[in-house]
Amino acid sequence: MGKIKRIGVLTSGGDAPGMNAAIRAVVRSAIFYGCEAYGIYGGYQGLINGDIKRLRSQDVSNIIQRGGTILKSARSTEFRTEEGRAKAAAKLAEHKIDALVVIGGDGSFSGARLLIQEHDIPVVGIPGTIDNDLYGTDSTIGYDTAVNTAVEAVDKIKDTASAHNRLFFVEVMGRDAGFIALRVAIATGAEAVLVPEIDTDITDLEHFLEKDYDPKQSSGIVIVAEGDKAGGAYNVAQKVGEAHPEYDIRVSVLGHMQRGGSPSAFDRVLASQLGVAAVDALMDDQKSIMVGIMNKEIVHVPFNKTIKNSKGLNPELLNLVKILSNR
Ligand SMILES: Nc1ncnc2c1ncn2[C@@H]1O[C@H](COP(=O)(O)OP(=O)(O)OP(=O)(O)O)[C@@H](O)[C@H]1O
Ligand SMILES: O=P(O)(O)OC[C@H]1O[C@](O)(CO)[C@@H](O)[C@@H]1O
Ligand SMILES: [Mg+2]
Repeated sequence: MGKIKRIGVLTSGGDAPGMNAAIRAVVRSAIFYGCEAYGIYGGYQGLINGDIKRLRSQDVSNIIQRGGTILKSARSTEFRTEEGRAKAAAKLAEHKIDALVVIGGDGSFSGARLLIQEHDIPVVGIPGTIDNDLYGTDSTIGYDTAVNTAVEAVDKIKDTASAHNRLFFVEVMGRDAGFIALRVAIATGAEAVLVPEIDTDITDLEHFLEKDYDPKQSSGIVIVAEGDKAGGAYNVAQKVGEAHPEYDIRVSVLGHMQRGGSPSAFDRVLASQLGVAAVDALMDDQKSIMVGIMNKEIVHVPFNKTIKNSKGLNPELLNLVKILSNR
């Protein structure tokens, strides 16, 4: 302990509500341990460009409740190259930053791992993505807020669906993962959920809807993850509509509203815990790990593990949608 004096922090990939709470926790715990904290603006691209500024305690005041990220986020093509990462390492050396906290998703951690391998810089990752698609943590920062945002929107859609006996296909985010879709489907009492992890059989879905949705006297909601193999809500709606012209179908794509907004209390607390845990881990000479939460306990997961493994959807929750939509 004591080797690390200057800690850099950046946010990378898609932003997620609660990232600001995590930045605050990293900065304040770094200062608590007698270190200096540096904000890197614009993810890995900002690091390559040297967009770096010292952050003091007051710089992270009044941000715990704000969505987005004060450090901005980016997807950097240059950082994917060895030359790009060498430039990034040189900037860290120039600012005498001896450790990094990366708040982001699986891609951001893949980049971090290469930076560690090639330049021997300690990096600890904090899982920040609304998709919740990271192995080794029960929840990622932003997931709970995104689910709550989508649930609020679907509740509103249900009011109008019910008024007109309509069948709605609501698309939620999740390019490769169905965690948001599944939780939203359960929380809104949807008739069905379509997720990228499971191949969608449209005929099966139609049979299910025939049983569940009577256009003369009921309404229905199908939650579709954007990455569903059947092609998203518009495509699924079109196929079902062709087979059932008597259905009154509408589509609603919730989109990026799910990434914004004030973080839920759950995400603020999680981000605060993980921010402190990340700095604790660096003080403890850890490098190349993600901090996560499993069964309410803080865990350290090697980047190797979280990158190579994928987190599966809970089959019991999938089954729940089927059992509970049964009329
Ligand atoms: N294999 C890789 N090698 C080097 N850098 C990478 C690699 N994968 C991703 N990165 C870097 O990390 C950045 C963020 O990755 P990505 O766009 O996959 O988002 P993410 O961190 O997975 O978050 P989310 O999926 O929530 O948007 C990329 O723009 C790139 O700079
Ligand atoms: O519009 P962008 O920034 O490319 O990100 C879209 C993607 O980001 C995610 O929300 C993850 O942050 C995915 O579910 C979605 O497909
Ligand atoms: Mg990702």
